[in-house]
Amino acid sequence: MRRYSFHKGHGTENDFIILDDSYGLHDMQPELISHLCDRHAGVGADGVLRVIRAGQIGCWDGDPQLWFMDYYNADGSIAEMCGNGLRVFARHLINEQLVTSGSFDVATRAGVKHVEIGHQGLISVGLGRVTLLDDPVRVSVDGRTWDARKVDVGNPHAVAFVDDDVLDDLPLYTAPTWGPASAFPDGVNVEFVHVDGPGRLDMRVFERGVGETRSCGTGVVASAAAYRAASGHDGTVRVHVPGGDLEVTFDGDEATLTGPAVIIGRGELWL
Ligand SMILES: N[C@@H](CCC[C@H](N)C(=O)O)C(=O)O
Repeated sequence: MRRYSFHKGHGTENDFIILDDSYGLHDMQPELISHLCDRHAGVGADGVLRVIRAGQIGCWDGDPQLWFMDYYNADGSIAEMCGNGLRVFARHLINEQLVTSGSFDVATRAGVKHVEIGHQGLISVGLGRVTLLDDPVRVSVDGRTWDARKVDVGNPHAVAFVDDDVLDDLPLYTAPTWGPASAFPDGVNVEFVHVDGPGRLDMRVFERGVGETRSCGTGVVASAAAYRAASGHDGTVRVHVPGGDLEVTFDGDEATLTGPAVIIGRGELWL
């Protein structure tokens, strides 16, 4: 029998299992990840964050001493970036005294990201450049179709603006489809957004590799960027999601995401 020590945390209720593995001893097979994330037979989570030194990651050619956020979706697939996961990862590094200040860099598959610990338990993460693409994309749920904006936040997003009553009623227990299929050959995270007022959005999301989640940090950033481009709004964008509230600020095309990150406990899993 193998024992896995883990911590569990969440950022606006987007929840993660955290595995400490400085020396890269865990074999991160999709079966292990999906078992850990199973809400009935495992611990349950939207994803797994492995804490490993960047130097242990084969393709990493930057500073080997940085902590690397090795992120996996609940189905075992790998994603380039996770905005809520990065804040939870940062909170874990602080709690476990794996960093010595409240301002530090984390290595990710989408490059090095900067973290700043703020007031009242909030954490800001610089997610870098957000790219809005012009290719026409449509997303469909339950026989209804909307135009969507294609956005790259390191990982792929399609953002559709919908009416208030539509947002509440969308049956996101079924996966949205998109067209053309070639727009997202590796799958996509789909955000449905209602504009509540200037700089205020309400969002639901269906995440690639997971399903509907209560929040998605990169999805919030993608939605804020699409809203900014469509409206000309120039200032902080506040986004309400089922799991809480997040803020996005921009410096040119570079986005910073700010929100809470909580570690709820730790445990041991036997396999
Ligand atoms: N929940 C995350 C996004 C996680 C990755 C995503 N499901 C993908 O496959 O790209 C976030 O907070 O950004």
